[in-house]
Amino acid sequence: MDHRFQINLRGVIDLLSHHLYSSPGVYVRELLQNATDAIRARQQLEPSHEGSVRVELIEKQDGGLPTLLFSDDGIGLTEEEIHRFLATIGESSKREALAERRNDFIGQFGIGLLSCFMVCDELLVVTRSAKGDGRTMEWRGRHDGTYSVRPSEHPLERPGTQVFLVARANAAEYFTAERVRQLALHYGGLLPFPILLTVGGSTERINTEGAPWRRRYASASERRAALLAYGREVFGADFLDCIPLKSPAGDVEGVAFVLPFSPHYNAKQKHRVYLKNMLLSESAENLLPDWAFFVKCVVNANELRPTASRESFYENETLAKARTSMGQALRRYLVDLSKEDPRALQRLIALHGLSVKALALDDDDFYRLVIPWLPFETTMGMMTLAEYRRAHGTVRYVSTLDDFRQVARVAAAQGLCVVNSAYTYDTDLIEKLPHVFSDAQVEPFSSAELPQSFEELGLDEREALFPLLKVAEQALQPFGCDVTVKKFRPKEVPTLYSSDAEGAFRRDAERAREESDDLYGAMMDNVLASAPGSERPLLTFNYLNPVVKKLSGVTDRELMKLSVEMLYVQALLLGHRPLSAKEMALLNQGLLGLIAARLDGGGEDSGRGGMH
Ligand SMILES: Nc1ncnc2c1ncn2[C@@H]1O[C@H](COP(=O)(O)OP(=O)(O)OP(=O)(O)O)[C@@H](O)[C@H]1O
Repeated sequence: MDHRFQINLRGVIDLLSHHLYSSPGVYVRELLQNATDAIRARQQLEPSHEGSVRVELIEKQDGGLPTLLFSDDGIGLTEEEIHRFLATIGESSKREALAERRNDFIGQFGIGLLSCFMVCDELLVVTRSAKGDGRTMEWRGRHDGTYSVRPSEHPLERPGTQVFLVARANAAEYFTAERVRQLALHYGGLLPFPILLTVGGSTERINTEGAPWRRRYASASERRAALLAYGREVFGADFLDCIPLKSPAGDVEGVAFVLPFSPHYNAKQKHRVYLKNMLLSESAENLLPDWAFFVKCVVNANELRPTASRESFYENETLAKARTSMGQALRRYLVDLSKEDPRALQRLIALHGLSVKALALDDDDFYRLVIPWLPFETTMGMMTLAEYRRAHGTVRYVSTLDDFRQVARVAAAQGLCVVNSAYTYDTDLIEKLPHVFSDAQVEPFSSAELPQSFEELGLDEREALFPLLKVAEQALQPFGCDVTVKKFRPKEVPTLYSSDAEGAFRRDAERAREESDDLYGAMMDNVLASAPGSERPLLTFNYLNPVVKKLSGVTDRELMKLSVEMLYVQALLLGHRPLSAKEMALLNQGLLGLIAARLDGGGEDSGRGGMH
């Protein structure tokens, strides 16, 4: 024989309160939601019916537990519907509409009413159906899973439903006037019909008239001011601007607020979302594209699906489409700003540069519009790529901070403009330039190219430098470094170490090889063997530098070698290149050697090995 499942209601309530609902306060949301659905259902029968919800707090004079009464003038329930929908967990009168893909109602799961048992032990529902025989029925449901139905001794004059909840002793905090007002406003603040709260005989309307972005305003500036004031009220921040959002997919509408501070890059903004004008969540994260971290928004969706906890939207195709549409609205805003108020766009870029850059990479049209306003660091100061191209033609760039430091000073002194594209997205943005502007040219720059722009020495000068060159070639042979002499600025820089990208890689790999154990070392040997061949690094002596000139006249070859070695190490350090073990040893010996030479000479310039 077949048996029916039994449900332990207490167990189910426990499950809901601990695992589905974030707080017992959601009972107000569920009751408002049922009232809203009932009013909508009645409007389908009587389109001119306006509807309202009344919430009354009945406080006992004798200090007994308060009662809350939720009344609506919605569709009500017949006796048969009471048994079917109110008393059957998981049964909902709204399922049919959902199955027909109509989005008339907020409820769908048939469990919302159970949330009331988080704050009371018994529910009394008095209801009169707009469709029935005019009788008023009374349903008493208890948290132990029993219920009773009977005709009410207090018939309702008009169709509608009243729900009575007597506070449970440990939930009395959810039944104070302040808390009820706050919860009703929180969840139902955007509902398009009045919510009237009665406490101690006086009644107030607690919600305003629907969503602020749907209201009519006398002018655009009044609208902007009202929306910004609303943003301040909701998020407690003075936003820079507000952007209307709309998506046909999901029937979403709302407003995005531009943050007045720069959020952490990649921080997911938490948005406030309403479903059919009832608050769904204050921390929805999946609503906007990832790059839109410079805004926080409030939206209402009529056709997105809630999760059963009603605290976020289901990630489905409609939500993905809505996200794209809202992304487009944000993009349009930025595009319009670039045309109509470039200064405001510049301020926005200064504050939210990364977001703007990410969007520019994603979208060619936006790139074209925004690139004239994006500042880049160069060896000759901050400038936009457009300014760079006007002054220097081909855009040269280095993609790491170390590379930039290595070339910055010397390149600037030669009048060479190089972009530091080490910051997030900058290299990609530069490399995108020729794809968007067909006449643009860009090329990566390495320190190896610097000496090409240096001035050559005259014949006499070269002859005078010959001994120094010979000594330097020999001294730096063990380090695989070539040597040359040229004239370059600034003259305070005695030598420049330069290498191309492969050379830098080889250098790093060799250093790692030195520091590694046998196993790893063997692996590094393989890496080095298969590394692409590179030009040898080059140490360029600067003939304009007084020390170099002096050094070329030194007669003591040992001292000359020592000085060359020291200049080599100094060039590496100035170029922010880490020293290998061999080079560290060179530095130590060199310093000691120079001190010894100085001491031997008794501190006199005319001593042994002095420079002439
Ligand atoms: N104020 C009301 N007026 C008329 N019918 C109501 C009212 N409140 C509840 N009901 C009926 O009780 C049923 C169960 O309500 P409940 O809140 O548990 O679930 P739901 O609203 O259908 O779905 P969900 O769990 O998603 O909220 C509803 O489907 C509706 O038929």
